[in-house]
Order: sequence, then C-alpha cells, then structure tokens
Amino acid sequence: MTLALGCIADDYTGASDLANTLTRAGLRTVQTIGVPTDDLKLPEVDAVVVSLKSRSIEASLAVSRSRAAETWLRGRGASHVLFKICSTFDSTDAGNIGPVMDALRADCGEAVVLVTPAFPETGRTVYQGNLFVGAVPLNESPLKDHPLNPMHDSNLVRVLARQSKTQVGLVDLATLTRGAEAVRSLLAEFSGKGIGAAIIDAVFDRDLETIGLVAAEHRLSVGASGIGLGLARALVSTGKVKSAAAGSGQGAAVGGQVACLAGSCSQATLQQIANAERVMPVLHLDTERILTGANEAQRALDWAGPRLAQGPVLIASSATPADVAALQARHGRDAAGHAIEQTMADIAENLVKSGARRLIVAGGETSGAVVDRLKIPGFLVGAEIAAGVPVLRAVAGEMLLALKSGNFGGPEFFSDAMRLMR
Ligand SMILES: Nc1ncnc2c1ncn2[C@@H]1O[C@H](COP(=O)(O)OP(=O)(O)O)[C@@H](O)[C@H]1O
Ligand SMILES: O=C(O)[C@H](O)C(=O)COP(=O)(O)O
Repeated sequence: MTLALGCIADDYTGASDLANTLTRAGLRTVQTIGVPTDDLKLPEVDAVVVSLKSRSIEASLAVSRSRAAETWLRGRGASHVLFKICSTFDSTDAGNIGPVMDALRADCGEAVVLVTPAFPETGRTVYQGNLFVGAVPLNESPLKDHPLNPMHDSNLVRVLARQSKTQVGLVDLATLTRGAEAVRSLLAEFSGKGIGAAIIDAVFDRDLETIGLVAAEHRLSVGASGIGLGLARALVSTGKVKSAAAGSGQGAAVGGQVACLAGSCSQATLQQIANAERVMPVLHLDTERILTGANEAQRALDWAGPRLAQGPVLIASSATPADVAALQARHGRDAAGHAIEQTMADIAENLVKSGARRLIVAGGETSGAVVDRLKIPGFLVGAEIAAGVPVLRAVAGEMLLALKSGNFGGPEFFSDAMRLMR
C-alpha cells in the first residue's frame, strides 16, 4: 500500500466526516479505528484516516498517540499528513491542537504548517483569522457551551498561539485570493522570521482549491474537512491520484434492528432529538442516576427491548447547556462526560448482543466510546446522509453505523439516516 494522503483525526465523527469528504472528492479512502494491527486486511486505497479519541484527553497522551499514527502512515508512503481537527477548533488552552501540531511538525521538519478549520459547505469560514459558525463568531455560537471544550475566543491566531510553542502567523483572505504564488511567498517570509504555523483564511469553496494546492507541497497540515477537500482536489488535479467513483462502502443490506444513541448536547442534536420524538420512541436518560451509581444502562435496555422489535428507538443523554452545567457542577466536567460515554457504550454493546446491526450515534466522544466498546477496527465509506456524515460499513462484522458530528445533519437527521441504512 502506498498512500497519497495520511490523516490523523482527533475524534471519530471528525474522522468519518473527513473520510466522507475525501471519498466524494475521488480518493479511495478507509477509516481505521486507531493504528491498524498488521492482520487487519485493508483494501487498496489512496487515503487512510486514522481515528483517535484524542481531542479531550491529556495533551501528552494525544501527542504520543498521534505520533504513532503518523509513523504508521508515513511508513505506508504518505508524503503528506493532515491532522484533522474540529471545524469549530474544539480545544482548550492546554491543547490538544497546539501540542500535537508542534510534535508532528518537529517529526517531519515542516517549515510552516498551514492551519484552517474552514469548511464552507457546513458554514465554517475564517476571515482575518476569526472563525465564524454560520453568521456568528465562534465565541457567540453554541460552541461557547460545549460540555468539554467551550470556545470563548474566535481569533484562531490567539487560540493556537496559547496552545503551541510555535509562532503563529496569518495568511489573510486578500493574500489567498491573489493565488497560490502569493501564499507561497508569504509562507517563505514567515519561515524566514521563524514563524512555523499559519492560520489561513477561507470563506468560499474555491478558496480551498488554492489552500489545497499549496498544502499538498508541504509535509503536514492541520484543519477540518475543508483543507481535506482542497488536498484531495489538488492530488486529483495534479494527477497524483486517479479520481475513483465512491462506492467501497455500498453493499448488501445488513438488516437487523436500528438504534439511535445521542450523547451530543449541541443545539443541532437537541433539535434533531425533538423532531425524532414524532416518529420513534425516545428515552431520555437520567444522568444524575448515572453519576450516582444507578444502573441507568439496564433501565434503558429494559425499555428498548420490547420496542426494538417494533422499530427504531432513540436513547439520549443530551441536555440543555443549563442542565449540563448543573450536572458538571455537582460531579465535575470530566467525570460526568466519561460516565455518560461509558453508559452509552454499555447500552450499545448490549443492543448489538440483542440483535441491533444498525447504529446511529450523535457526538464525537460518544461515538468513540461506542465504537471502541464494539471493537470495530475500521469502516468503509457509504452513501452521504448529510454534509460531513456518511453511512459507514464496518470492515469486520455485518454492521452499518452513522457517526454524526454534534453540529451536523439536518432537522430530520435520524430519519434521513435510517432511510439510507438498510
Ligand atoms: N446531560 C449531560 N450532561 C453533561 N454531559 C453530558 C450530557 N450528555 C452527554 N454529555 C457528555 O458531553 C460530551 C459530548 O461530547 P460529544 O459526544 O463529542 O458531542 P459533540 O459531538 O456535540 O461534541 C460527552 O463527554 C458526553 O458524555
Ligand atoms: O466539525 C467537524 O469538523 C467534525 O465533524 C468534527 O470534528 C465533529 O466533532 P464533534 O465532537 O462530533 O462535534
């Protein structure tokens, strides 16, 4: 296997989002869970997206796991590695975007790392280094209330500089619109000044083409699916990759019961759950019971059993920012997050034991806990349900999953997903 592109994603929904983007841009892509073991049979692909659950763990662990993934990818020919982060730059001043970028940059000797979370297709744009989510700056968006990585500063040059040992510059939109040569010149200037990373503006889809052309000449970049799209387009347009029709994840129906699990507390997911209540039974978990040791997973399984025989169900821990904050005040942010993720994993494991073969999971950390517990080693990419959310076919075992980024998907996402997951 000689890879054209290696990717390291800091959460599983983000990995799935990127694998979808690369596939639709013509790259044969597989998403692995962690660094693949040697006995995992992978198809011939142009790109591998290694999923890590490293966005909200201790920075040194995130660094070591990312470096192991980088070694595996470079060992299979990847001349460029994309460190895939959230399109809303989910991180804290402790990391992990900065520390991981610094380590990967040192490993490959990259002069200047291009960094952008822009993904215009999903309303993520960057202007003068400031990240916008739709029409509002990041720090005024629902991401200010994220349970684990609340974002309070929209200026990514400042945000990254607080996390990184690398000096951070800005490639502004005016430079970008002058084309690849103007970007190259500015990056050369940065390198001469010891600036080792640059946030690059992007507002329109076409901006990604310029970014991809320049990024593909480097060994490392950091960003969301937008820069991934730019890289994929550059690899195809320069002839390094022959564009392939999407399709590896399409295939025979798997059948079996369908279950939806929501751990995301994003505004989009809360709305999607509310809409799902009109079409399927929904159980709202009692998170206080989870944190005080009651077996809420068993209660959920007792509730779901008879209903699954009739059709899909949705089990959610999701709550409003006020309720999330209250639970965290009583039990601690990390303790609450971990306990609820593990309860979701308990539920998923037993639903699969009882016959579920199609799982729709909302939330990146939640997806990580569920997929790790199910010991799924990787996924092939199927049909796109919504921007950034594909149907995933497990490479081992007859299962279909959808791992929905918290903020992605339309109002009827759960119904939309079930229509495509047969
Ligand atoms: N009711 C709740 N109160 C507090 N934390 C919660 C609640 N429900 C879920 N969580 C936690 O919030 C975090 C959601 O993160 P994640 O699954 O990545 O969603 P998103 O994709 O929206 O970021 C997880 O750690 C999850 O366990
Ligand atoms: O928004 C993105 O770029 C990705 O889809 C992602 O990283 C989502 O993370 P989340 O935790 O599921 O919101």
